[in-house]
Amino acid sequence: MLEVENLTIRVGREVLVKSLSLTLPHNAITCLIGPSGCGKSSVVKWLSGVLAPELDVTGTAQLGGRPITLPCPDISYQPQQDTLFPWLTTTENASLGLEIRGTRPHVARDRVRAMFPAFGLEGHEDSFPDQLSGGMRQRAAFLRTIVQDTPVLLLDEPFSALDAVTRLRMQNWLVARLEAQPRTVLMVTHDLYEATQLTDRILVMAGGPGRITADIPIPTPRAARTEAALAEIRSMLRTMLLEETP
Ligand SMILES: Nc1ncnc2c1ncn2[C@@H]1O[C@H](COP(=O)(O)OP(=O)(O)OP(=O)(O)O)[C@@H](O)[C@H]1O
Repeated sequence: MLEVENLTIRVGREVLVKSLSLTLPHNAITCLIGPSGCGKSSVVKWLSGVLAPELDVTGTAQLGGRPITLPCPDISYQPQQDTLFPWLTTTENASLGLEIRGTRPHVARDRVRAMFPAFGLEGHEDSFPDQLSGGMRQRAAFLRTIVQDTPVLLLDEPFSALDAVTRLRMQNWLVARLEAQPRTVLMVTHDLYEATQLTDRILVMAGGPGRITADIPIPTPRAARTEAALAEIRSMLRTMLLEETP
């Protein structure tokens, strides 16, 4: 379980996120949804240890009941932009997280290459990022994150550049992977469908300053999440988000 207590992020005198606390259970996907600019990315960037140094932060994080110092090796992060290095091939980019964590390059590269077919990247092992589509780059970045097998995954709009079918495939792949290997997942999304279909719990954020305004569990089992079963919760979320968006 990952716990954040009393997180406040300021830039100068402006408060971007105020007194935000959250608890992310093990073996669950929690999503963070809210209007643009309310501070979702800032929260996950802080947790992953990459928040811009000019921002002042107070607050604590605990993993499994123990205080952690950020960046924490048990947490991996997929940023909103794919941040692939243009001079590395798709294989080298996808294996970079593993290599930084100490896996030998040839082992790391074999491991990611074996996953290329499931990620629709087969045949692009030696391509460079500018030879890939936006969706391919995002899948390579997703692979780079998920292959690290850390107990905590932070995903900032991981599927935003994917077409509807590929997005569904990647979502199903993630769910199957988590069933086999439970983890704590925090995902930022703008997509109401994704939030209700994929996640176990939705945290709604509002801005000015960023804070959590609702905590909505989705008790319906994934297999039973039909349009009809989720209609009410989607309609409620839509209303909440419209109220939060200026
Ligand atoms: N380094 C920075 N310096 C100053 N302000 C910043 C900095 N980083 C973020 N902000 C501000 O913090 C606020 C929250 O930004 P953040 O990216 O966390 O929002 P978000 O909810 O993830 O937005 P989006 O959904 O558009 O990605 C914004 O007003 C943004 O301008």
